[in-house]
Amino acid sequence: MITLSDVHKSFGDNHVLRGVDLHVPRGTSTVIIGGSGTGKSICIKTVLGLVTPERGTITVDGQDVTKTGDRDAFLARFGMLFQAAALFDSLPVWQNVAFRLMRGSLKRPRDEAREIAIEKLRRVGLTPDVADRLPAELSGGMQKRVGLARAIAADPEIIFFDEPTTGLDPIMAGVINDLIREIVTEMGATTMTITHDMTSVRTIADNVAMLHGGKIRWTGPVADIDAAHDPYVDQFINGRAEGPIETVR
Ligand SMILES: Nc1ncnc2c1ncn2[C@@H]1O[C@H](COP(=O)(O)OP(=O)(O)OP(=O)(O)O)[C@@H](O)[C@H]1O
Repeated sequence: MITLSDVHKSFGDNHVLRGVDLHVPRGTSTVIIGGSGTGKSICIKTVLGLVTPERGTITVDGQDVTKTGDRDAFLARFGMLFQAAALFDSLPVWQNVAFRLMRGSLKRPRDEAREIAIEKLRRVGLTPDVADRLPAELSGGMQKRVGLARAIAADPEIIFFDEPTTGLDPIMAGVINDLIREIVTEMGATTMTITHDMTSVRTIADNVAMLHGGKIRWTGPVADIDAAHDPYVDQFINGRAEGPIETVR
């Protein structure tokens, strides 16, 4: 469904992506791992058409993302959960969740948007009384749930999760990982997740792709990762300071 072929992207002389090939089949969950600054976020931005590669092609359902025509309709197919929940401080929780249902091509009547927001909040384990609170009144874990409710509000076909557990304690991270996996399975969505958290990888992924040196170093089913016999993958999943991946101390 999502295919990156020989994607190259540089910023000045920083050649970040050097020929990325990646295929994410419909209805599956791919997790991208790799060190800081290896270009994981850039990969996702190229799919959304927010970053244009110098070389290579990216297709969604066979359609070149740089030639989508109606950008609003194209972006309406995606949901995103950002690293910091990225909620609007001045808007009550329900309007954060319903943000995209209140404008653009997904616009619904206000009452309907609110109803959907409350249903999605319930899906992520939040009660309707949260709907009229402001994000600042919620804990970090609750804010993450609100971000998740927002990502699924418009029943997107494709969802991107950018470091969904960053900043959460291990128990709350586990809850969010389980919720993501459940929701993705029940929605049948196609997803790409960026994470450094191996618990997230093992909970969320069908397939894992490791980005290193501007290319996909290893990819395969999550069940194969421990037997990958790749020193880069091995170092990453075991969190070792020693190994082929250079670390800045
Ligand atoms: N708009 C930009 N202008 C210049 N350089 C950029 C820009 N966006 C990203 N980069 C550079 O591209 C590289 C990859 O960035 P990216 O955010 O994709 O990394 P990442 O793998 O997601 O890292 P992290 O795990 O730390 O979030 C970095 O070196 C970054 O500095």
